[in-house]
Amino acid sequence: MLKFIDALEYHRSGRKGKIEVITTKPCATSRDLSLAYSPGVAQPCLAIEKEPDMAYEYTTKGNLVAVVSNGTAVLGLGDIGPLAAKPVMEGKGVLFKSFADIDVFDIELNTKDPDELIRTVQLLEPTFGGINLEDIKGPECFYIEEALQKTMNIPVFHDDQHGTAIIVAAGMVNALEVVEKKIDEIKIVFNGAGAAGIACANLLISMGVNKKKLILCDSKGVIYKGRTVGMNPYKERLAAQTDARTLDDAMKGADIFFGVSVKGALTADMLRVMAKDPIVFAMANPDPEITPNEAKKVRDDVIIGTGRSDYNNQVNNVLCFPFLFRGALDTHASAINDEMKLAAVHALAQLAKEDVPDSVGRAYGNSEIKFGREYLLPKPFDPRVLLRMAPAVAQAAMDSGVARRPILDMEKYTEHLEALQGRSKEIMRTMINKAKAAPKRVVFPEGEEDKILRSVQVLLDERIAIPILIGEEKVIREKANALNIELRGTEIINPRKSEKLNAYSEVLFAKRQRKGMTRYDARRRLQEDGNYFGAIMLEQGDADALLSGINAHYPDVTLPAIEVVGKKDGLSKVHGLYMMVFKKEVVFCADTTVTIEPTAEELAETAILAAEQAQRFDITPRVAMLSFSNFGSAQHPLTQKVKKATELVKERAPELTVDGEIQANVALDPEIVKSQYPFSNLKGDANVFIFPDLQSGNITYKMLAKLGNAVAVGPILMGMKKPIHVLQRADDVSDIVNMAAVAVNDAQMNELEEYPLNTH
Ligand SMILES: NC(=O)C1=CN([C@@H]2O[C@H](COP(=O)(O)OP(=O)(O)OC[C@H]3O[C@@H](n4cnc5c(N)ncnc54)[C@H](OP(=O)(O)O)[C@@H]3O)[C@@H](O)[C@H]2O)C=CC1
Ligand SMILES: CC(=O)C(=O)O
Ligand SMILES: [Mg+2]
Repeated sequence: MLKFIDALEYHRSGRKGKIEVITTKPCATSRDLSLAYSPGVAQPCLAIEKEPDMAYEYTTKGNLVAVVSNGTAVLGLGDIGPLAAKPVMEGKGVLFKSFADIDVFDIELNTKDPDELIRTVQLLEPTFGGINLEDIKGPECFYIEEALQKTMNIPVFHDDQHGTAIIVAAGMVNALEVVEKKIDEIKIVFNGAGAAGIACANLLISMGVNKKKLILCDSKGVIYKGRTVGMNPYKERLAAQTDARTLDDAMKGADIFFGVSVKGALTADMLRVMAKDPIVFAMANPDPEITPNEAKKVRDDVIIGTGRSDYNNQVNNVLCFPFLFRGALDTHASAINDEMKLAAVHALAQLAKEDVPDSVGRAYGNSEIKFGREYLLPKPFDPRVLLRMAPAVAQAAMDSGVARRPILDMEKYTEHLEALQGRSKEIMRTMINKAKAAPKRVVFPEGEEDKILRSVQVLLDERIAIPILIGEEKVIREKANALNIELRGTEIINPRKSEKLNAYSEVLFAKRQRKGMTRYDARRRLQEDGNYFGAIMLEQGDADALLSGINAHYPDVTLPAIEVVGKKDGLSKVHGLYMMVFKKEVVFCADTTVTIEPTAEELAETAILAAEQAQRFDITPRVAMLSFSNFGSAQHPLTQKVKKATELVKERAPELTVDGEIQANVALDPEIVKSQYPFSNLKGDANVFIFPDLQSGNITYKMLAKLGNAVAVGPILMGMKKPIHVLQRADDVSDIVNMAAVAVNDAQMNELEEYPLNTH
């Protein structure tokens, strides 16, 4: 459980607060200075004066949102004032940035006068691409938002109203599906009729909830027709024709309770009188109207969500505003309208029903996450939320006529969003797009494994590869059914029943008869070991690539591969490579998995193959032959071996940028190279690192992954006659999909080598 002291320490430690401003252009030289500021800055100023839309080109406006609050309804803490609200507003900035790469200035305004607030926000229009109103209490918030929307030419969105409503609607749609109830038949009770309550009720009615079956309560009890105390026009419009006067009365037979009020407002007795399979979204922050533990003690059929991230079913507007604004900003939308809100609702509701990436499960303590009572909405850390909601919102903005800059290619836009999430997504997208251009047959000897089946679903959906599964057909089909995976026309091969078993046995026997294998052995090996069967399929041209190892040791895969398929002609060995993807850059490390003590010849071979591999990822290789010496500074047989290897690479691949022997820090430091080794053709910008032996290679890539937070893609086996890659036991679905894309690319290259383009 979170400790209060931790929260204070988190905010106080290091640079105070949670936000800083960083510059996006260099300011290191006097030239930079004259570009960033006077005289250069005058040029964009004049361009914008002439054409105001140019502000989106030359300034941060298009990616900058104001989070504006006067502190009158801060979470469920109430009217704590604008200064005390600042941590929440900075927090919203953190979420905008982390989830959607949107920059935020938090603006806390010291006024309770709605007109003063309106005027102030209006004056901010030149600075921002959008306005996110936050924690401004009802009913003033309605008047403020309406006035701003009418008068401003950028989107104005009150998060507590519409962000909350979007999440509530998506969660409710899915919860109703789970309990098999109909939207127009359910009885709903809201506790809280302020910003969140009123907006949620209005959205749900627009989606089909029967207004007559909806009761709102506030601090004075039920909002009924004819009530005069504590009313306002927004409550009046939703006042119920009912005899119920208290929340207790209202709760009788209710199917759903939505809490947007205060801590502890829902009691055990109230929950007891709800209908079967009651749905409770207790959203008051930081403490809900009732906790999941309290609720489940009373009703074991309850479906419960809260605003907090430390329980299942977080129903919180964090799942909306960053992603919704992304779509609005990217289309330069003049407003956020109902069509965009509904698009967000449907995108979220749909996503919750899809298979959840393993990385999301890991971010939530390795829990298995599956659509149902405990998982009604996607998790905010799910990278797919951005990829689904922003394009859906952007499309709705375009369709409804508020987009001022249409997105012409939605697929490219989604790729751009992926790139925002980090270099690994971007680089793997390159590989995946190449694979999709000409998908190849990838055989999976471990066809009965859940992770393989889940990966197959992605490969089929994205048309990256044509999978072939080896295993018992019945088992595979049952597992696929249980996982809700459509195998479509995927070929399933049970080696024991394969009509090719005899022919394949003969091939294997012919290959291994002088290595102690009998005809009987060959047949049995193929029947029992999918890795042999898959390797023969590859060798015989019945598959184009093989991926295996999720439930095997490394040699279980590599041995059949080497015995049956073998290495490429002219090579001394096969070699292992990892691509290490950092937030901003990518490097390749080899040999990380195969040869323990390579010779100079073998090192040279590794370097040339690794450089080729980098090129396949559209990266120009700059190869560093690593050692503990720089260009002869330490004379030792080990450094001399690397020197010799470097000479061999230069001889065999003269076009390649390569140098050594060199120390790792020098290979990465332009200043040292410039001042001390100006003769080197590496300029401190190496991106392919060839390690002198397996110990150093293997240790380094693992440390980079752990300490440097790099995503490791691999091991990519280089030098096989046909593409075979070894999966790791810890690989998740995205790793397997990535490796399949790599394998398809290899297969495409092999095809080109076999059938070179006729250049005559
Ligand atoms: N999980 C999420 O994503 C979100 C959660 N919330 C939560 O919802 C709550 C309300 O926020 P917001 O709508 O912005 O605030 P407002 O100040 O606009 O509205 C508060 C509402 O709660 C009512 N209320 C206060 N005390 C009680 C009580 N004891 N019993 C019943 N009703 C009561 C008020 O009644 P009256 O009208 O009589 O004053 C008012 O209608 C907060 O706890 C906030 O944290 C809000 C937005 C998003
Ligand atoms: C989540 C949120 O915005 C609130 O509780 O006010
Ligand atoms: Mg809020």
